[in-house]
Amino acid sequence: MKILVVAATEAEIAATLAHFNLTPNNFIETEKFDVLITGVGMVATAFALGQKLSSKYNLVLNVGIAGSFDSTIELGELVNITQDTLAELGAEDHENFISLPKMGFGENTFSSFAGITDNLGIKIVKGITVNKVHGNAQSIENVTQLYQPQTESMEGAAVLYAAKELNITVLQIRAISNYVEPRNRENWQIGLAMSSLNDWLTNFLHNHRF
Ligand SMILES: O=C(O)c1cccc(C(=O)CC[C@H]2O[C@@H](n3cnc4c(=O)[nH]cnc43)[C@H](O)[C@@H]2O)c1
Repeated sequence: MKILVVAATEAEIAATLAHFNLTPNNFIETEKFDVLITGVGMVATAFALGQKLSSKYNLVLNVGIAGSFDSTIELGELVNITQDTLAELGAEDHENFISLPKMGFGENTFSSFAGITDNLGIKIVKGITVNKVHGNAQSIENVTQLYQPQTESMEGAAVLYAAKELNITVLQIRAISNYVEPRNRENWQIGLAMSSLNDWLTNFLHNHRF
């Protein structure tokens, strides 16, 4: 089997690349796994996956950092995002929001395959994927009312969607770098999150078997 590891930025998995003596590049091939650095956001992610994702992979592993709406999740903690929603896709209706399904244009929520998510020992959460990182009290309140999300990233649902389209098993493992709150960049713990993510990822790539 072969894994495609998908990350938005090289920085998020730099420690794993160094651990395996891999020279950073946007696409790295090894015997057991390949690595795709997509760039930040859904558009860059969809384009990169459109070029590189194929049925030669048995598992797509989306990794990165993420924001948390859930104060019971600690900074640096790993989460397994098994349900992820394209939160902004839809239409404004004056003060209200009409989601894509309500408009009649199909699904906005995608899942990872439950069969392999149960035994990882990582908290299972539901997330949203956004173009614009939340940093305003009113918009955080609005999106919380709409979806009750626990996490937020800028790529997750795009990866789950691409994997579903090709019927490839997918996992999304992220480490929490910040709480979703009125913007205060000084509270972010990006180093802590990257360190916990890369500890898990190197171990997983050494020991995975399915
Ligand atoms: O400086 C900023 O405002 C900023 C906002 C989001 C991410 C970054 C990064 O440096 C990392 C890029 C990566 O991080 C994911 N991420 C992390 N926290 C959040 C969040 O609260 N909301 C959405 N995305 C988040 C995201 O997937 C990016 O790819 C800097």
